[in-house]
Amino acid sequence: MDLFIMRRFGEESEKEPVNQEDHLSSLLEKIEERKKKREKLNELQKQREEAPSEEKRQVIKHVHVNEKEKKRKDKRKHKSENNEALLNDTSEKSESGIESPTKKKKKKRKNVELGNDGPLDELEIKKTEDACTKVQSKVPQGFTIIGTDKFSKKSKVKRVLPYWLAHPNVVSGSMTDISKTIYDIPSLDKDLVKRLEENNIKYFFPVQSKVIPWLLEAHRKPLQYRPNDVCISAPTGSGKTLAFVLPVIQALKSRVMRHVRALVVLPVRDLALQIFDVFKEYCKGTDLKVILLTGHSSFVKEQQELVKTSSIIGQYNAVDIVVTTPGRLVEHLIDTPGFSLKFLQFLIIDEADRVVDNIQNDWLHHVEKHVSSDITGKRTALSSLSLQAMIPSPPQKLLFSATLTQDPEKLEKLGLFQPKLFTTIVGERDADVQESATEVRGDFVGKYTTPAELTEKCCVVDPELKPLVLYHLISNENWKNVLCFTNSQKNTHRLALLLRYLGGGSLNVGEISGALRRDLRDKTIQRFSSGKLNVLVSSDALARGIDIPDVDYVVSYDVPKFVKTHIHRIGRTARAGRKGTAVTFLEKKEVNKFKVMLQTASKENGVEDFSVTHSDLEYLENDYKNALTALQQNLQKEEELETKKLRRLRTFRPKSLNIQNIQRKTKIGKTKSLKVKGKKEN
Ligand SMILES: Nc1ncnc2c1ncn2[C@@H]1O[C@H](COP(=O)(O)OP(=O)(O)OP(=O)(O)O)[C@@H](O)[C@H]1O
Repeated sequence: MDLFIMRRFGEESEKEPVNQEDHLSSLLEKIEERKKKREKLNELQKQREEAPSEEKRQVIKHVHVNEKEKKRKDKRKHKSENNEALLNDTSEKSESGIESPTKKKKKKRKNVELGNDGPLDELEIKKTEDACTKVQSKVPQGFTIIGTDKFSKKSKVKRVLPYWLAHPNVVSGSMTDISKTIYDIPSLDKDLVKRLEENNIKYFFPVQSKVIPWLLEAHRKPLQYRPNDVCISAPTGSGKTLAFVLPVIQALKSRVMRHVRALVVLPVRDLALQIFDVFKEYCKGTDLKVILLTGHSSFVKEQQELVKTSSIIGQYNAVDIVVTTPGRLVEHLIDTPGFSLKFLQFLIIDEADRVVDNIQNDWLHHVEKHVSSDITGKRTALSSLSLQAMIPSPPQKLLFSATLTQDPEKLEKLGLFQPKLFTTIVGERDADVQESATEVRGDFVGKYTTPAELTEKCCVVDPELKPLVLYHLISNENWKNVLCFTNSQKNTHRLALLLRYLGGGSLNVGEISGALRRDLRDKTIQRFSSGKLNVLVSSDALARGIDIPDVDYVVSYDVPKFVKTHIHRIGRTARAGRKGTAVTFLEKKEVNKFKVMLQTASKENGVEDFSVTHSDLEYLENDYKNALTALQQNLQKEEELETKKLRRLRTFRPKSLNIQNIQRKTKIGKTKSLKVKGKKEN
């Protein structure tokens, strides 16, 4: 603005005319001066940048604070000056030489024109320099100043696992990866190969071709040599049963005296029966004896079969292999005289995670007490004495499951001896397995593998439409061999009835749950296996281990509560290399929870979504209404019958406690010899 001459009224007479050239040169001088100032400022900034990062930030912060503070002070000062100027003088310049606000504004505008947006005088620069050096001297060297760090995402802390858990023997999980025929394990007994041929088995599944030779080798050594305990985690239907049945039979075949040498523990009776059948099948042609202790026959009968008495040697064990459940095992260990586990060579725990999770009746403790030496191996040391005495080493523990716990604390309870872990990775071919093993060390923990042949789907359904969707899929989409899981006995019964009414008798629906008698359950499973039932509705009683061939579809009608339950449910299909589909019905509110559940097991990938629209189900509207009324009537009838039964039970009195009977007997003076003949309650 200085380029223009401002002429105000009354000013001309006081001011001398301005020389244009002088004015221009003074302006150039000013520009030069400012240039120098700017250079100095740049130098200062350079110094700041060279300072260590924390210090630098502190310095910059302080400089900024100083600048802000200074601006604020200036502002305040100007304000007061302005007020003063306004009060004292109305002219452009006050007596004290303070510039008026108008003049200041003019100057500022001039600066902008010259390219200076904020002049810094010498004093100011010096002050900033001083502030920098002050802050720098205050920052302690060698310490991290908290709060000045940039926040970066912390990497996840990995569990530190015991060596054997972190370094497993990896087995291929792909059932198409069958390279070993039954003749390719040279150490396998010829009679067992024959049995395999008879059962139409030509190839070994990956888990079998890894575990069988390993176990055979471990038991070729003398009895005093203690083999490593083994944990095997392989998908459902991958043939884990034969992986232990064959080596056990081969190891015991050549025994001289009969003793209980193998103990197989399973969580439930139905599973024990299944394993018992496999042992019986492969023991054909040997003189090995297998017994099932689960309560299928009476306790006394089991005792008689288990322990025999001879006039020469007294009591002796008449079986080689015991298949049992934890509860029944403890009963026999306590109440069957002569039942001995002193010669036990194998302790097999199938569905190990379930058995370990609820160690019923502390069965392992009872087993330990009955085994010759401490099962944990703490007491038996290998010495010349123990070798001479021919004391057999403690039994080898073999743990099998599709969802084996890899929680070191839980496994610790079992007192495993130098354990080895065999685990699977889905989709890996055997050749690649050892290479990938180096990459996955420890990373498989908590992840569950499912059969590669399994297709997983989920369907979002309104709860009231679930039965209709299921019926529609079975009847219209022609689904066959459907195994449907619910979360309770009540739901199982209701759904089975509803499906029957919906189909008007066209669908053959079976139901199975803990509420039904054992013989009825066995019959129903048989009918389903032989294809006489279209659908089998089940509670989680069948979810684990049960091997029903040719299940095409598994439907989780109610969402499973735990990921392990889900893995075992869906594992009832796609067994032994066959294809299968698993469908989970989800209500909208359950979708997220279900996905989180799958994520915890690293299983969220590969679950397809599909839906059935309302219009697809319209044709079922009337049938559904009728089915619901029929269901209600049926349930009401059942309830009435149940209450009648209960009433009858409550009013029931044993004959001998009948008052009239007692009175009659007292009259003839037989009170003392009165015998109580109570009727046995069912
Ligand atoms: N080598 C094989 N060739 C063909 N079929 C086999 C072979 N091994 C086992 N099977 C069959 O595969 C089915 C599943 O085997 P098994 O019950 O042992 O599986 P699993 O791994 O124990 O499953 P789960 O974890 O569900 O108990 C059985 O019907 C069995 O007869």
